[in-house]
Amino acid sequence: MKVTFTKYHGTGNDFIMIDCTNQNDFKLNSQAIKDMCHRRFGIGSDGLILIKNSKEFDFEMDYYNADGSQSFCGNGARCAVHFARQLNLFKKDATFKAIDGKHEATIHAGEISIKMADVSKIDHNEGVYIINTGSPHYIEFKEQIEDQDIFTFGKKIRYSAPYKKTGINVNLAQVIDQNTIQMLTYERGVEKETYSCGTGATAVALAFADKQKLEKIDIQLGVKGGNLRVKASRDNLGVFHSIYLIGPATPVYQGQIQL
Ligand SMILES: N[C@H](CCC[C@H](N)C(=O)O)C(=O)O
Repeated sequence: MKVTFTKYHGTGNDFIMIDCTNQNDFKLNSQAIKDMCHRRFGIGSDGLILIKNSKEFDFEMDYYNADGSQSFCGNGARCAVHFARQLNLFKKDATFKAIDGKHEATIHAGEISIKMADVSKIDHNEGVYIINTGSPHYIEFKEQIEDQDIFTFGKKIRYSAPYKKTGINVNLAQVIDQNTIQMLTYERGVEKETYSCGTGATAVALAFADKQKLEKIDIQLGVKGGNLRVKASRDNLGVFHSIYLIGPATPVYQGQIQL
C-alpha cells in the first residue's frame, strides 16, 4: 500500500501527517507506525497523526507516538490545524476532536493557537509537579538546565516504580524571568529527548503559575527547537482555564511511502 504523507514540525517536534478525510476508516497497525517513525529505516519522526472527517467538528486528529502508543499532543495538534487549513477543512477558526476531547484553534500571523483542556489537578511534592495537560507531565525547576542530561534523568524517572506502567513525560525547567522559562523534555512514547513538547510547555507554565501563585500568565517557553507561548487564567477554585498553546507549525515536505 502506498501512503502519501506531509512531514511537519512544530518547534522541532516532528510528525508524519496523513490526510484520511477520503478514507475515514483508514488504519495503521502499531508496527507500521513504529516502522514509519523509525529514524533510520523509515521516514523518521516523534509521532504520526491521522486527520479524519468529523460530524460534529471541523476535523478529528488521532495522534500516535513513535512507539505506537496514543496520547494528546499539543505541538501535533497545532500542526494538525495548519494541515487542516491547507485541506480547507475550516476557514478561520477551527474546532477539532482529539483523544482528550474538543479543542478550539485559530491561525493568526502564521502562529497556531490551540485551546487546551482546563486543568484542575496540580500535584506538588518536594519541588516536583505532576500535571496532566492532555498527556501526563513530571516537572522540576532547576538552575543551569543546559548542563543537565535530560535523557538519562528523564528515562530514570519515566521507568521508576510510580510511572513504569503508564509512563510520564519528564521536563526540566529554568526560570529566566517572570515571562520566560527555558525547558528540556524527555518524552514518553518517543523515549528520547524531543526538541519541543507542547503539553509539556503548558504543564511547565501552569506549574510556574502555581509556584508563584499567579492568577494570569503569558509565558514564553524556550525549547530546543524554538519558542512556544502559553497563556492561562486561574479561577478562585484553583482551576486553570482559557489555556492557550501558541506557536509555529511548519510543513517540511510531502512524500509517499510503500507499506
Ligand atoms: N509523548 C507524549 C504525547 C506527545 C506530547 C508532545 N509531543 C506534545 O507536543 O504535547 C505522551 O505520550 O504523553
